[in-house]
Amino acid sequence: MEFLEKYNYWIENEYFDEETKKELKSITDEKEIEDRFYADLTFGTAGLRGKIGAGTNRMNKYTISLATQGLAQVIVNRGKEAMDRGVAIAFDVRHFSDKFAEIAAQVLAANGVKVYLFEGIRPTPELSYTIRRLNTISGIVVTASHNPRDYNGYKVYWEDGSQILDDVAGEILSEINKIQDFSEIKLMDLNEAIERKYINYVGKEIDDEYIEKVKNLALNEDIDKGIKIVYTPLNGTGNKPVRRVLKERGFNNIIVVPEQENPDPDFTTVGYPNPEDVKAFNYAVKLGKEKEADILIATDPDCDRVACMVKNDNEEYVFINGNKTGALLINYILTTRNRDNTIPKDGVIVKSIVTGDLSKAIAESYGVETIETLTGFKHICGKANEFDKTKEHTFIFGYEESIGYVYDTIVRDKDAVISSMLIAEMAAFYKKHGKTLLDELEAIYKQYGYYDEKLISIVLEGLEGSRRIGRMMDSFRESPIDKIEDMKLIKVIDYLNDETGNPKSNVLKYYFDDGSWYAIRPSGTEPKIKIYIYSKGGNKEEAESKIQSIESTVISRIDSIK
Ligand SMILES: O=P(O)(O)OC[C@H]1O[C@H](O)[C@H](O)[C@@H](O)[C@@H]1O
Repeated sequence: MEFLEKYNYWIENEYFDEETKKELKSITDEKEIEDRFYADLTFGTAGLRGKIGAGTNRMNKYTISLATQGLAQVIVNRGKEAMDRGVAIAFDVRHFSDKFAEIAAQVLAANGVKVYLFEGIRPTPELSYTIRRLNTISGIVVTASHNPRDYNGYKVYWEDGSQILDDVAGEILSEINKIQDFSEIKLMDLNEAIERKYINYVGKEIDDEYIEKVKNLALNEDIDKGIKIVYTPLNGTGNKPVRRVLKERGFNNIIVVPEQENPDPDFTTVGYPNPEDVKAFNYAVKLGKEKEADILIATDPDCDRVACMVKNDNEEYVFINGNKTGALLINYILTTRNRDNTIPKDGVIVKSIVTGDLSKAIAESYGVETIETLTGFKHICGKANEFDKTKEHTFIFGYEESIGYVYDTIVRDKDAVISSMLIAEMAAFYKKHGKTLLDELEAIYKQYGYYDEKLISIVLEGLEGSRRIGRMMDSFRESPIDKIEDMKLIKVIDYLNDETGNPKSNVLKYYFDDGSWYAIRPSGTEPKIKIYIYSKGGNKEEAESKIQSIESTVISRIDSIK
């Protein structure tokens, strides 16, 4: 159907409620109608994600029900055992997250699939833990992670605790495509589903176990537990679990940003609740200065991402990006485990193809191999799941430049509860030994060389935006830039037809003869094109200047594509 046909279908069909029709009828701009109906939400890097509102390309109770009916059918196709194992469901603080979670539960119940629904907001990683703990066949988190307030999303997990890969996503999609009309979607009354024990609420017991397991991952007691930490959950789900873990680990100087402590679906004091963006730290920086904190830690609304800022010698807070934090954590974990003689012989680090190489150099020096996957924690932890079966490697640590990290395998997604604990512990360890994380980073550079990086994201919204992103990718694909200053292009990988064993993906990667490289890909979670630039130099200035040269050349090409 064309977008206008779909629009009229929603307005005329009695299945849709009056409120939805009213919202749609009030739209006067045809572009807006096109944007809401030109596509159906699809499974991207991390499930379905879109703006909240009426339309097929929006997050609403209808698109949630449709996706869940598809998921339910895939489970029903697997038989009674899978239906009884059921689905665990969690949700975050966003507008409608609790409602959408309930509707998903009702659809599953109506299809005869058991549900374990969290009684209140929980971090995404706890859901991953819960799937393995309760041995459910699948899991759902209603969250748009770090996106702006007008978004929501739907992450789907499978029995191994990771987000679904293309195979299961494809099965769900094909079941969705068989649904001719929204009226085919089943829905059980909530009370009936609870009475008939299709919907079961879970909470405290799982929390307690999860927190215990997280604490067991601690590496060191040789730390300064009085380190002063300002923590902000950015009004999301991190508040309780992160504070609890830090408290139970004995940290006694944790100050929480009061304005960002409690759930706020509008993220009023943050704007864009993504700790990857230094602006998310504005309140934390202010409080940190007041309290003279050593380190600031921020987690995103569903508490799978975490970033930190560290006080330098001039009493200013310096943001540590995902690549640097990943390298610091790997360095800390491997040094400690080397000291304790506990690095597994077959241990590996897993990172994405657009994550930097410093961690790889560190891992190598401890005899630990680094494996690369496509962007997305479903691929990173997909490796842990694979190793469960093949026994080929032991998964030590996985991370991406987009501030997601996981240590060990109790959780099969990025986990900001585990990572906040480890970041705090690592900072407390170096503090005890008279150093800051910035000092340690400098020591790492001295040992392994100066690595620098820059991520540029350009927001291009709507149908026109996605077409322009397509033209940008076409341009680079057709005519690569073969020289930037003294750096000569020596290798190109087009992941749409590469032979590295990864699934096909719209990513282009360009390597220069000095070890620098850059990559371009459309984001799978936001309307953006992302450009990742990496360099290595003999010193900091050289590494930085190479980044600048690549940036200005690549961006001027990008800007020329209208
Ligand atoms: O670059 P994108 O496709 O937007 O993805 C950016 C990030 O989004 C989510 O947080 C995923 O869980 C990550 O694995 C991914 O790195």
